Amino acid sequence: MTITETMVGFRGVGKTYPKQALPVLEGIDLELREGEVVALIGPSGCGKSTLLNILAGLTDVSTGTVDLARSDLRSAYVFQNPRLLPWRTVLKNVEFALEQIGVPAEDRRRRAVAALETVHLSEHLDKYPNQLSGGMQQRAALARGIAIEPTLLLLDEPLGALDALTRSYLQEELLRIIAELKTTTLLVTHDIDEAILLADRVVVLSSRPARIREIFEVPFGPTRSLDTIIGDPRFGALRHEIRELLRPEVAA
Ligand SMILES: Nc1ncnc2c1ncn2[C@@H]1O[C@H](COP(=O)(O)OP(=O)(O)OP(=O)(O)O)[C@@H](O)[C@H]1O
Repeated sequence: MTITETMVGFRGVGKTYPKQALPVLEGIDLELREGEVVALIGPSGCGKSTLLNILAGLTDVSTGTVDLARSDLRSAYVFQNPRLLPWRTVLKNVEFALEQIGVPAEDRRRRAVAALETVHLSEHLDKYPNQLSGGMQQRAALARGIAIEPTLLLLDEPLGALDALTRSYLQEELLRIIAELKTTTLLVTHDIDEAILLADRVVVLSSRPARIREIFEVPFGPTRSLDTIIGDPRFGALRHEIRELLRPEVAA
């Protein structure tokens, strides 16, 4: 990886897993600008998580390069399932993440409490994961991610396992949190509305091997809310365009 001006630049990135004939990613050219939120949307199994895994350093590229603006890039990865340690309280789960990156003991509690405040879990610091609802566990997972003060937030369907109602409230929360943090964010979602609500740009991927079909700029500013954009004709038009672009890909 080399140093560039954009936060992250995928240049002609391809990925084929060992012993697999068909690539997962092909010719991915994508730049993430500092502070922007980019949503990836595409058919199931097309390679979205693989892109995030590459950024997280969990797997390497087969072709092309990934250029990083800074060498001290720190990514936080939030998954569809909260993956909390069941034998630790919510607070201790977040403190543990801070311990892992070498934050001194005296700072861990303060930073963990602040992150849990951001996700509105201050009342539940001493609860164990199994005492929390799915939505609250997911908030805790998010707090664990943001506590490390990442320069890059990787969200892999963070609301995907939640019921529709919890999900819609957490979408609003996520919108607020992302706006507060101003962290460069790459969000994988299967939900077109969620992508438009949360992202500055929506990247539509083809079926496997994933190629970029189109990148849409979302015309709503940082003070957007679900209520304000849902009645905006541009929202309906964008949703329709993305939906129609995805239709043959999903069928494939
Ligand atoms: N470590 C691995 N080894 C081999 N194949 C893998 C590995 N990880 C993923 N794959 C395969 O690569 C393809 C893309 O997987 P990936 O998880 O990146 O897709 P995705 O778009 O995130 O999927 P979904 O939408 O279902 O979450 C899948 O067919 C998957 O089986």
